[in-house]
Amino acid sequence: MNDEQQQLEDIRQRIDALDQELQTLINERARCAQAVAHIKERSGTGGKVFFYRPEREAQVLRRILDRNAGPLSAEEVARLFREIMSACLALEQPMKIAYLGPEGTFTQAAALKHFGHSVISVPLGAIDEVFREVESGNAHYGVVPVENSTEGVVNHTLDTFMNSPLQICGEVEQRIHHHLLSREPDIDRIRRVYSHQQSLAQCREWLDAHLPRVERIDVSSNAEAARRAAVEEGGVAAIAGDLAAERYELPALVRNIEDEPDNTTRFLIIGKQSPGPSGKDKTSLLISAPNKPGALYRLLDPLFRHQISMTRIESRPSRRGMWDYVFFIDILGHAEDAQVAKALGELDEVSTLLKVLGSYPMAVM
Ligand SMILES: C=C(O[C@@H]1C=C(C(=O)O)C=C[C@H]1O)C(=O)O
Repeated sequence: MNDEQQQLEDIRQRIDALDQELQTLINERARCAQAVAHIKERSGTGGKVFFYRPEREAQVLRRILDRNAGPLSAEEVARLFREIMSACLALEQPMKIAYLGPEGTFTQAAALKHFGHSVISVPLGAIDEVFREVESGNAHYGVVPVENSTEGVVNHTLDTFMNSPLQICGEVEQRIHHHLLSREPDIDRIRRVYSHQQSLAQCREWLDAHLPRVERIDVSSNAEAARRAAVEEGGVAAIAGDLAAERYELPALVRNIEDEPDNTTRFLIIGKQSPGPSGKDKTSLLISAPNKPGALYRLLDPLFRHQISMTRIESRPSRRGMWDYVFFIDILGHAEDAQVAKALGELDEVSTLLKVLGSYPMAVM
């Protein structure tokens, strides 16, 4: 054995020893999670036991990101720990997560990013079906899209909250990279492009520049677009992401064709749980005001006076009469934080309806 071979041999022995140590430590961690589960079971007398604790998981991940010294990137290390936590939680309770399907959608990617891979993920055909599946208790949590940085709000998700008892217990931000997927290797022979209308909109400029005369057909999801591009004959392409490309074994002709390089979609985790404060939280509100001058001003005033930052405001028709609106407002902070609690108390007085849709940890990764 020469010097180099000897060195290689030594390093590999070191790696083997470290792997053994890691394995022991990970199992020790899993035993701790099991012990936590037993305590949760014992203390959850009669009421519902929540094994999944979003605020605790967010704190664990934030600490990992903060203390990471490399050479692995903080995101990469957090992703690995995400999976370790997912496996530990599965020992406590196997979780069923409903998401807006079919398989291969960005919502599925968001669900896996948030909960890790040790969950049973159930694709459903529509946003309100995801809500119903969680309401009925068939799934523990649901994942639905709520807004995209290029194309704006997903109205259907907001509207469904108006009549749902579910709470928002988390958010996930997912960078959305779209690819032109096709079995046809020659881009000049593409005649038809399938995608979801949101994705077609997010790639409009690219399509105008590179495939101006190609028919654009909007379908129910980009996973469905990929499925069609996989089975149909003759110059068919889809715009979809990596998960759909993998699921339907479609090669990417051109990668990352989204017009905005930061194209990001925000998804919500819905459930029956109200997480405690994690230290970095958001609160989502549904508010309506009397239809008279200065109504919106009065709603915003308590936020201003208690120095609460608003990160988003959307208005939607209330469906209770013409030109009657409700507002969806996101603020920074948790409903249990003193300042937020004061502002919410005052908001309650000036609004005709105030529903706290949830306080939850801000997206970590
Ligand atoms: C172990 C716990 O239960 C779950 C598993 C966690 C983990 O693996 O770190 C964290 C929070 C919970 O979702 C806990 O509540 O501390």
